[in-house]
Amino acid sequence: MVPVLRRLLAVGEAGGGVVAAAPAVPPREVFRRFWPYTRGGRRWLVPVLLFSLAGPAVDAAEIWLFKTLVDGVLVPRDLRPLLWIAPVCLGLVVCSGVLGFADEVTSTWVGERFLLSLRSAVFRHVQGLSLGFFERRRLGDVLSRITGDVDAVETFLLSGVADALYYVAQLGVFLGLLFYLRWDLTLLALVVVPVFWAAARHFARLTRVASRERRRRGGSLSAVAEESLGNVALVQAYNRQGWEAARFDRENLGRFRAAMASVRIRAVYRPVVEIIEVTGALAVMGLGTWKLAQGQLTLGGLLVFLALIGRLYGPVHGLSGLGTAFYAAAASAERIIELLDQRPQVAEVPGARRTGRARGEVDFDGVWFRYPGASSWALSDVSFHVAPGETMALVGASGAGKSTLAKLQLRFYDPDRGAVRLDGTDLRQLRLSDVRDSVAVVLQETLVFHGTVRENIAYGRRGASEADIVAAARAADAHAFIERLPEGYDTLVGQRGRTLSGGQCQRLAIARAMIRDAPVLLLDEPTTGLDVRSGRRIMDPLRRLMAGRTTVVISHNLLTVRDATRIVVLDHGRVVELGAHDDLLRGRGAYASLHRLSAGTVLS
Ligand SMILES: Nc1ncnc2c1ncn2[C@@H]1O[C@H](COP(=O)(O)OP(=O)(O)OP(=O)(O)O)[C@@H](O)[C@H]1O
Repeated sequence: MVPVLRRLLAVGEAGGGVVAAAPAVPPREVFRRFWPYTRGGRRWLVPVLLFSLAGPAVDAAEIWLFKTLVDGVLVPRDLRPLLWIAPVCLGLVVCSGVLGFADEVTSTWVGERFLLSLRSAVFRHVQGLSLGFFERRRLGDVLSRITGDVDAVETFLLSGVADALYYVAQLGVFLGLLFYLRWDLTLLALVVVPVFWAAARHFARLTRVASRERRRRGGSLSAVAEESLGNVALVQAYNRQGWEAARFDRENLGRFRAAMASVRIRAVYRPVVEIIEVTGALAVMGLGTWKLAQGQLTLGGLLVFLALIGRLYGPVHGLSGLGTAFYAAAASAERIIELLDQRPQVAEVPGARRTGRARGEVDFDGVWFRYPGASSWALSDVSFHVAPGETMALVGASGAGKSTLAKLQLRFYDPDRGAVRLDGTDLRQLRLSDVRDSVAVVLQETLVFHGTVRENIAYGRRGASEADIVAAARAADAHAFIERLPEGYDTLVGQRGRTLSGGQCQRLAIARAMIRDAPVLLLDEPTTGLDVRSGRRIMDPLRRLMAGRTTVVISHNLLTVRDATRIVVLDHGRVVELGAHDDLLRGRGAYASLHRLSAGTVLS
């Protein structure tokens, strides 16, 4: 028997799964952390409690009326008292209906308000985290925390507490009545309570472990789904559907096992509770019947007593069930707290300076940088200066650190040593939004959102007018192709620009950077993925975009590099050469050999 029970209550191994479990948090800490989010609905908490408390009082009155009915109408076979009992009974039913309605609507409102503010706060917090967080975490798991886990916290904080109070109120009212009716029978009924309590505690602990595992598996499942579906083209092109499906099945099975473990625990718990309940009720019934036979109790009294005992076990049952629900919700709360505890690695200093419109002078001054957790430096002692309006090209082999430089320029990361400066001020002294406002980017991987062409261009600047949008599109050489789209500027482009060609996406990105009109321009491989013709085609719009702005252009394509005022050649994170195109060619160093290599392909 014991080994069977042990098997039934086993939660399964906590290993496996692509997402780690969040650290455990004590319940008091969970309350402390989430209580502030109830602010919007707090004034309704008192009415919610009052409605909860009034419910059991009406219930008790109904039961009392039943006793009067048995002892005053049924036993003496006298119909007269029914004249007042019937309307009072109806009145109580109406009263209970109104209270039930008010209770449900207000408590749901309070709970949903709480969810509204918590979910938005979690989303805002996650959005404010540094790029480093997103490069390390699995997006699907983060999404499952924002959408799924947040709901469970509500149970922990509000509906769970409201239910607990409701049950306590019921217990108080029914126990009071029971003691008033027969204290000796009531004491007998209460003998089983400590057994109840011990069982509830034990099962709550098991539930907590099982729920943690279930939430963690849920996160893993979302992470795998997001990764597979997000890269569907790659998956299908390499015929990896079977492998991805197997990966999904593994997580799905893990979640299934965790869900079954929770259900088994609950399913064992329920009969255990019922056995305890029935034992108590039978003892009371035995003693009660004996007392009836002795004439110490009326029939109505005994029936009401048994009805009340039935009602008494309801809230005890509910309270002990809440324990397990609480612990299940706590597992989700831990996952949210872990997310909220993440601090942006890049934070604004108090009293950070405003820049106004920057002139666009960019300095890298002895910059050393290592990615969190990496063993080697991505950038070692990198220094260069770009004067306002100048174009600086960054070239170097793949992995040399070019994109890392761009990330530091946008202050996605801070250097470990040295400084990145804008107009002579360390970026760390400036307001983060000003740093980002001063830079427009056209990235290697073109970022096009699911939305209309117009929205995609206007994303570059809040409040851009229609004329601004069209002017930017013209300057980016995009107007003509946009006009030819089925609905022009209102055409929907799929997520990541799936419905546009690479060159068209890139021209949209140029239009977006154009409309931003920032003093510093970051071009990270703007011609990547384009054939020679398309590459040449975007050169003119790019030149228009670069005119009058400080430009840092990262490129393997030396065509985009030749016009640069100066060129920085990076190798393994170090600056190995710095100078103008002609000088570097004459120097016969790293740039000259890169140029020789690419001359046969790109420049042909
Ligand atoms: N998020 C990251 N975490 C850890 N290491 C990283 C991260 N991003 C880049 N690296 C490492 O930093 C080094 C520089 O990478 P970076 O992306 O800056 O190179 P790159 O010159 O832009 O290369 P490419 O031309 O291929 O885009 C590489 O060794 C790379 O493996």
